[in-house]
Amino acid sequence: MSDLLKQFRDEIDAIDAQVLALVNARAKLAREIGHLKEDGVIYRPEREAQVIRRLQAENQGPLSPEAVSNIFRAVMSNCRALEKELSIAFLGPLGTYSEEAALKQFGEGRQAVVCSSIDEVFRTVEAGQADYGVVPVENSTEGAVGITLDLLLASPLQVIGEVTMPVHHCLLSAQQDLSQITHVFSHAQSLSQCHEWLNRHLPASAREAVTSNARAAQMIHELVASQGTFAAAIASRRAAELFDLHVLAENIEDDPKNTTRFLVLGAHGVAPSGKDKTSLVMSAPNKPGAVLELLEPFSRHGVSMTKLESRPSRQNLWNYVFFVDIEGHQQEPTVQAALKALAGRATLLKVLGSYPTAIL
Ligand SMILES: O=C(O)C(=O)C[C@]1(C(=O)O)C=C[C@@H](O)C=C1
Repeated sequence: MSDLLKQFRDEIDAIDAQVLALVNARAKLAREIGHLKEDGVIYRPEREAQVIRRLQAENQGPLSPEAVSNIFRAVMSNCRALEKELSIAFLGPLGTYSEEAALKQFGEGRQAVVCSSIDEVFRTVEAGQADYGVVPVENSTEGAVGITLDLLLASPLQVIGEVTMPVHHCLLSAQQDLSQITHVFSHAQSLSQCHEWLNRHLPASAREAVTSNARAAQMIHELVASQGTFAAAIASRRAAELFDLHVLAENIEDDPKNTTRFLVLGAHGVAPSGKDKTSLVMSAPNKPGAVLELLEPFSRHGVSMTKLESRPSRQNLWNYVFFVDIEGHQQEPTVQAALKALAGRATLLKVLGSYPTAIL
């Protein structure tokens, strides 16, 4: 070993000892804070967002803002676990993008509650069998996840966070050669997100939708064990590792910027973090110009809308509800004023929750 390399490694060892002592000092403080929380709500997404934003702003490099976020999310996740280990429900099996989104938001210091449908994620959190839930709500290629919007309308849960995740699909199989593949299994959304690639590379293979892409990978794994198979799954690289499959092709999504947005659901509201969003659902009276009138209070009070999505109301034919995301927290005066004006005009107005805007 060169003298210089040994010297640098000795310096790293000395720094690691300091980092360890400091992280433990931080963990002790977090544990004390846990005892001070009289309402018993341990997870404070607004505080975690503030900590990461401040450190990203102070960061001098060479670590990237994303690396700073990854490191401090892991630190806070482990500090938080000393206060209480949270249980998080998501669409399973292990290896789904929902699990990755849950990991991004909560880190490893959590207990996974694996659900077999988005419906079950809602019911599990509503019944108090998990502290929080993570559900997909929209994809940049495929648009809204209708079932999530429909369940949000009826659920007493609040939206307490959002996670955006670049989604890069892989084709997974026990086979080594693309030409052998006869069937492709995945979630319907993932099949759509890759349909041009499938048309080009596997035009003759049958496509079949299943409950999640990790479930597709799990099915291939089970088929391999029982009878062998020429089928493949579209799923994540993590699913390939979990279910012991080869990655036959990667980044097969038609749009390389393919991104999914997830919502975090919980039973308690979140305080303002300084850079927040509010999600609402509303409906307009059935008369000309009503939708325009409904949106007018946002522009009057200078509140920016980041999303507008319509869904059939499921009550009267051709009646719609509108899912709207706005910038700002419902405790901010401009948002409060806009919501007050809206309440006088809408036939339905439900605030789904205010939460910190997603961090890289
Ligand atoms: O500040 C708090 O409320 C804490 O409990 C500490 C801490 C942290 O590690 O910084 C941990 C958990 C909370 O979600 C927010 C922050």
